[in-house]
Amino acid sequence: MAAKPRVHEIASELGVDSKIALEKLKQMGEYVKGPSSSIEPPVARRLKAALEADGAAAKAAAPAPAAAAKPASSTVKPGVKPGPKPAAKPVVEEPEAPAPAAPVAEVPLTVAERQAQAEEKAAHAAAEKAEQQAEQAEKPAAAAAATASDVAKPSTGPKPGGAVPRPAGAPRPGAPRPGNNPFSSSQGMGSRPAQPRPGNNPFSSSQGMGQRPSPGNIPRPQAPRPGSPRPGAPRPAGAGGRPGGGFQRPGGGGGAGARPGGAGGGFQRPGGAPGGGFGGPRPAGGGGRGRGPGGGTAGAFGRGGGKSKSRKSKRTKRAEFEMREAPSLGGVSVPRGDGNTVIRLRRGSSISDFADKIDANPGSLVTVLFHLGEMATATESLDEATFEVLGAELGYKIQVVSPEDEDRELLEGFDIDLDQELENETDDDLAARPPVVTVMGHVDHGKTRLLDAIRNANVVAGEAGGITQHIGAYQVHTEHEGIDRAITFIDTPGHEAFTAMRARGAQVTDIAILVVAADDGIMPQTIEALNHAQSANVPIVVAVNKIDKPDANPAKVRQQLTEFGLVAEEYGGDVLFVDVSAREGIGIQELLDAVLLTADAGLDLRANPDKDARGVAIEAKLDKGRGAVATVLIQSGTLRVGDAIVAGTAYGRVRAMADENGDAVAEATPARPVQVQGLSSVPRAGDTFLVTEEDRTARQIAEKREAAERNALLAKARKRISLEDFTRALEEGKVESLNLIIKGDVSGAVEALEESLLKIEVDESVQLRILHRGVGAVTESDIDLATIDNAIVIGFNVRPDVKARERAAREGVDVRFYSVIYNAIDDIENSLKGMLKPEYEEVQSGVAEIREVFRSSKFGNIAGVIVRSGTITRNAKARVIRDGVVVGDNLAIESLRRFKDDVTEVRTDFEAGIGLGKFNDIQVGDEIETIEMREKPRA
Ligand SMILES: Nc1nc2c(ncn2[C@@H]2O[C@H](COP(=O)(O)OP(=O)(O)OP(=O)(O)O)[C@@H](O)[C@H]2O)c(=O)[nH]1
Repeated sequence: MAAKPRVHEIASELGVDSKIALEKLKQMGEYVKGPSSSIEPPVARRLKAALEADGAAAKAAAPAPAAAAKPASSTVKPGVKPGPKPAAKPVVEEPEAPAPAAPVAEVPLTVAERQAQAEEKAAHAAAEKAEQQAEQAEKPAAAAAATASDVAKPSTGPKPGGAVPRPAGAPRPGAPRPGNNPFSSSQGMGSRPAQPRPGNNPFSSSQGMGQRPSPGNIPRPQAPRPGSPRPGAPRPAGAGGRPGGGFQRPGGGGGAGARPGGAGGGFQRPGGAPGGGFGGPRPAGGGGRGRGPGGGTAGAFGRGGGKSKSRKSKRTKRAEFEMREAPSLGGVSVPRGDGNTVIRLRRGSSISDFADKIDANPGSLVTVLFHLGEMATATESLDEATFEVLGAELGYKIQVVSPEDEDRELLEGFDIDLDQELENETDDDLAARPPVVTVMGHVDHGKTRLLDAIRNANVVAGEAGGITQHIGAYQVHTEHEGIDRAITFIDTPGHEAFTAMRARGAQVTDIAILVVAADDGIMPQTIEALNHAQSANVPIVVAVNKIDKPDANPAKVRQQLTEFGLVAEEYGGDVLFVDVSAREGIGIQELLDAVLLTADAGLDLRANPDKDARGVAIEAKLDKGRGAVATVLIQSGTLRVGDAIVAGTAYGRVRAMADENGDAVAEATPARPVQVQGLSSVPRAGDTFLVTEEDRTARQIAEKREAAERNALLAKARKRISLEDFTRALEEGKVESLNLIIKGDVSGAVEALEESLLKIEVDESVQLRILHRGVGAVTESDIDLATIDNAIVIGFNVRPDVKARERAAREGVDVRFYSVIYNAIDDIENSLKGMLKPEYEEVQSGVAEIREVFRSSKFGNIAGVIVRSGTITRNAKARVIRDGVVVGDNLAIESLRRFKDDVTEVRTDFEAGIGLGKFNDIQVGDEIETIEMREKPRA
């Protein structure tokens, strides 16, 4: 993040007024518009040097220890020896003056890096001094540590710093005020003695609480802190309290130290974080003005202490409150439950969601989780187990809302309460409806044949030709006890479909026909089917099939099933057994009678036909001509053409309905299966559907469901990436699987790619696993996953971010990029078949960051860039990446200039002006990546 500093930033960093800085720039011959103009780093450095020189002169009389200025000069350039004159030296060492085309010069190191290096150096310089004082410093620290928890009483700690009592001997006024130069190594602000509770203010940005936990974040209490001259001064005041964490944010300590002076606003900002010895070094040399209270600068330069102070006090209060509330874990405090506090979370919730519910800081929870051995970001979806661990630790009972509950709550949001609706129905509302039957049984016992036989039995005359269409369910009519009765059959035999539907919360079956071949007797799946039906509380009718066979033994079947609790009527039980031959069409009528008898005996098969339809999708497909068609089974209400419906995540208006004979149906009543056209997408079998008043409601419900599903999927994806999976895969041994991670620019593309890839047919020994898919740039965590599971990452129209790129290179992860789905499929297919030719591969040859865009009517937009890595060569193929997403591909670098000169290449850290021909969609912050084709060695 080596952003160009703005004038006012430099000014405030040095504690001078922006106007002065502007004036200085003018003197230096640099033209800038105003305080918020950004300037190139070399200029910034020159400006700093110049201001520092001024400042040093002015400061000479000030009480700030002279030593302060010394390390500061070194911060500019790590290579430069610290010297008393922080002047223009670094500028001389500039790699190159800025190119006119892009007046944006940059040095190789980022500001942060330079600062860090400088600070490290200064730390060394200060170390000696620190050592001398460390002893003294540690004493109060120890005392502080010992009392930390006790003193966290409201009375003791109105300020963050107050958490630790000031050691009695703290030097007070008179002495140079500690901390008025947060950058001075000699002042000791950076060297607060061991803080007992690093990060006890989770709201302080300087503490890095919101950061990912990393080893650097683990508090290392008692870390020697260089340069604490004043044992009395130290206040472990939270800020900068993370010895390790301080690395990224140099400085917090300065602010802390500033407090004694009263004006300090340094909390949020840099200033000598202890571990890294940031206490000393700062380019500011003359001593941390602006942030510290020093010499009245605080008010003068726009960063009044007052503002920061009030902010600080809020944070402080919060931190203290939390501290009182809870003991700390991993250096952070989080409000705790009493062990029974129930927290309800949706599937796929993230730490942030949890934090919201318990009013905690997500960053703190991340830290806690980290200490429990799990790494996760605040916004990442977590699985239930992870939440349970976290909840248990913090005294909460986590309830992850079940999909059904979730959907119920979702519908309630639209004022739809299906349960209530059913409850409110009276006998007057209810009308008899046909039973819905599923046929189950062991493989090859004749389920399909039986369904066919029933279908073709065409029991009631007038159904000329019988049922012709397979729509997933059909209804037959039969005369039972002199009355024409209908029975609905689910046309997908087997308990798997039955159970899959149940898993979605759809209980459509009223009666199960258990088919047992009389020649075979009960078999494993007979028992399974039986168990499934019984666990769903669905009564069973047994069809003893294949009685036409010579070796058929129907009595044996009856006897066998007795052992499983199915006792035939003739044996004194209540289960109807019917001998049938699906092939010969024997016993079909009797079977239907048995079904109706069973229904009438024990089931209340009634539904209210006079309301908006509710039901379940039984089967659905994408039809070339008709779009998404779904067979739905109406459970209550009446479905009519023109109704607005939502089925799972599909929504739309019923355009047309057809029955199993292919005939158009205008309205469908309970237990009637109809094929519906007009849905936006294909629902899944088992998805419930309902009619809504308005189209809009249907759409909104669908969208909400989709979001919920996505979240749930994310939670699962995280589970999938665990180490266990990898181990298991290893244990499986024989299976060679090709693991993939798919990232794309839009979800549609990702899904399409995933679907196509999974359809690739290869021999059974090779397995294709998609470990993770998602929308957005390829990230570090994708690479992590790929590393763990030996996966290949496929980027579809997306690129890796810088860190991911580096990590992929380091870990040797194969990241492939495609912009045409078929190419991706081809490659994967070929590699699965072991036929992937060693081909040319795309190699990234250079990356440049756009720092400025120059608009030219003649040449189009010219990108003022700094080359971040590699070399940008003229005539190379280029692509433009914005936030990790490719916005322009296959572009030519038509012009490449430095200093008005055309050049053929520009190397890392140099600037250039790049023209991409007609492609003008470039913005500051975009990356231009150049690509070379290189032959890929065969593995
Ligand atoms: N003799 C005789 N054969 C039958 C009868 N019913 C089915 N079969 C035969 O049994 C075999 C299996 O029948 P299916 O209807 O396919 O059995 P299934 O239970 O649906 O089988 P899966 O779909 O594989 O689970 C077929 O060859 C049928 O012709 C019957 O009543 N008598």
